[in-house]
Amino acid sequence: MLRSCVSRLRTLAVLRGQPGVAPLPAKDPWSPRRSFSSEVIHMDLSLPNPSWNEDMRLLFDQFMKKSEDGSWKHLPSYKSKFTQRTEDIKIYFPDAKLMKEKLSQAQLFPRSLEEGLGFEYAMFHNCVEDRIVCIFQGGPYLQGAPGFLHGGAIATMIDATLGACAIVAVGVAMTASLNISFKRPIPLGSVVVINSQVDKVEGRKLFLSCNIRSVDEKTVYSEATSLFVKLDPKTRLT
Ligand SMILES: CCCCCCCCCCCCCC(=O)SCCNC(=O)CCNC(=O)[C@H](O)C(C)(C)COP(=O)(O)OP(=O)(O)OC[C@H]1O[C@@H](n2cnc3c(N)ncnc32)[C@H](O)[C@@H]1OP(=O)(O)O
Repeated sequence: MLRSCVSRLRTLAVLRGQPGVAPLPAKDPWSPRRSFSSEVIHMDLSLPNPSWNEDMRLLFDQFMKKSEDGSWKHLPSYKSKFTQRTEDIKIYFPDAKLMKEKLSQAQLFPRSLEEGLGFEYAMFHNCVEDRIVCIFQGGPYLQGAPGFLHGGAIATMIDATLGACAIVAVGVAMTASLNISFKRPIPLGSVVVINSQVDKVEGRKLFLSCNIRSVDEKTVYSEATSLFVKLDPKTRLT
């Protein structure tokens, strides 16, 4: 509780530009330098960076430790590079040339904000139980109600985590439906844990669920259920 309050105060101090607190970087959001440097595009952004608070680092270290025996696996995450091979995705587009052009300019939405300002997260896959845990620290640009995360930002992280869970399980799949119950507001700057799992597979349909809890697991912030559909290789995305 104390830690989350300190973290919230720090966030608010950054926003108000208080002395001793580093101001937010004033960069032109459309500057090509920030978006298309190949160094950034191919850098794994789910590794610790200076914006991560103590909870985030501790959890990351714990999961990395659990990954040593192979039961958990850290999933890398890039600004625009897909974990799927381009060949696996290409078949779903009617025009391969157009798809290549589009992808060369595209960025994964949760990775589109500067370090520390938006979505800071790392995902771990439990290879034995077939579930994914995402540790998530929502930055000051994700505000909804004052001091708390925007519901759309929460939905984004839920979708991304469930999506990763679906893709790891069956390959390329898309969200068909997503139902979220927001139970408690999530303080800006705090760290939460998203636990996702595949509940049932029926043909191309995957039913998944997840919950978002505090680090001490005492608070349930949100719960969600979803349907993902594995894409049919015969159908094109139009
Ligand atoms: C190219 C992708 C890249 C992937 C890499 C991403 C990495 C990043 C990860 C980020 C992750 C972020 C992820 C994102 O943000 S994904 C972005 C948000 N999602 C979309 O834009 C998806 C839009 N929808 C579609 O494209 C199609 O409708 C899909 C592909 C979903 C299904 O169209 P398709 O033609 O393939 O299937 P079908 O119509 O034959 O239906 C098949 C079965 O499914 C049942 N059904 C369908 N819809 C619904 C529904 N709404 N409720 C209940 N049931 C539904 C249907 O009744 C049938 O059941 P049955 O009759 O057989 O029993």
